[in-house]
Amino acid sequence: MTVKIGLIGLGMIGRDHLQRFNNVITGAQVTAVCDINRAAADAVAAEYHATAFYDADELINSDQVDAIFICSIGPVHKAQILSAFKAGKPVFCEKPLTPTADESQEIIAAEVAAGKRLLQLGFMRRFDPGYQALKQTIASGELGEIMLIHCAHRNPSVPESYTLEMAVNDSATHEIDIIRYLLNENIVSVRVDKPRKKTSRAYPHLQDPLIVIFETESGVRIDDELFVNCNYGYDIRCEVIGENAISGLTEQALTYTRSPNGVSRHISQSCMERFATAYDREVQNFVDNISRGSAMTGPSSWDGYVVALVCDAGLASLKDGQKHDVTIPECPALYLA
Ligand SMILES: NC(=O)C1=CN([C@@H]2O[C@H](COP(=O)(O)OP(=O)(O)OC[C@H]3O[C@@H](n4cnc5c(N)ncnc54)[C@H](O)[C@@H]3O)[C@@H](O)[C@H]2O)C=CC1
Ligand SMILES: O=C1[C@@H](O)[C@H](O)[C@@H](O)[C@H](O)[C@H]1O
Repeated sequence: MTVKIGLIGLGMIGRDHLQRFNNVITGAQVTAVCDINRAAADAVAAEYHATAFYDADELINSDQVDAIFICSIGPVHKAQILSAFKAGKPVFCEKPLTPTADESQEIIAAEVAAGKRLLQLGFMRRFDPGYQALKQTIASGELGEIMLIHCAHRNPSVPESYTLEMAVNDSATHEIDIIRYLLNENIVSVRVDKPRKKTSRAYPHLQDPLIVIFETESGVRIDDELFVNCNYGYDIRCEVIGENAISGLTEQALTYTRSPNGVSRHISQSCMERFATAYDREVQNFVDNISRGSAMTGPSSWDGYVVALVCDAGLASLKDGQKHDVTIPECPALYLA
């Protein structure tokens, strides 16, 4: 069976996933694409031999598609997800589930009422071989009690449309999710520190870099450097400090070069390059579950909701510089399986 995919949102990540469906993924074909930018929809549809839609609801309800793949912007995710649920079609949605936690609640309620998971969320780092190995190392007990985690989320640059808040609810979302994944526990507090020095490379409306401090239920303290105009590359770092040993992500390059200038290694320049394998694996996972008629697996709506709760607290801290507690409601049984 070939799963017929309707892909909504033909911007940066939407186009990256399109080439992935075309070149890497087996068992699926993008049969319809949608964007409110009609010229973009028409051009991409022609290139990929798909049908162009300009309205997400029309694509979702079209009999040309079996599953919905949402790569539009966060503020419109909720309406598109609920529409896909209503049409009875499985959904992949890029992060964030919704920009605020309140909006996510309706999605949780709809899925719980359906009695089964209908959505996989695009927290692709859970499919990254490095993070998966780090999780295994932590679970093995070799590190002993985990005390600290040092993270860095460095992007070479961001567009002018990137707001100060996005450092928290667009970029740090990935660390918030991966910390829960690595440690199997929730974050209970957040504090955002604005260092006095900021890079001249950032647009004036940004404070860059920022440091976010998280604490988990068991007291693990995590510092996350968010430096989104670091210039030199797309560099994601994570070092876990245990009482017996320390473990972290390695450099990602598979080769090095020795020259009269010394030893050098390539540094990724974008998330699409750094996490290519993770994106391939998350999308194949989505398609395979549909092909097999299995329940959705991978990051869930609940994971998206919990991340949004932490982001809400982070945004409050961004305003007042204080530590904000995060209260996470009891997880519905549906998401415990
Ligand atoms: N997992 C990851 O590492 C990444 C995830 N993302 C997420 O993917 C989403 C899209 O990000 P980008 O591609 O960077 O944004 P983008 O701005 O490049 O593209 C968004 C596209 O959605 C379209 N769009 C907006 N409203 C729409 C609507 N109502 N119906 C149909 N199309 C609509 C826009 O016209 C645009 O073409 C965001 O939620 C972002 O956070 C983005 C980059 C990496
Ligand atoms: O999700 C992503 C973007 O939306 C975000 O803007 C970047 O900071 C992240 O590194 C990227 O993975």
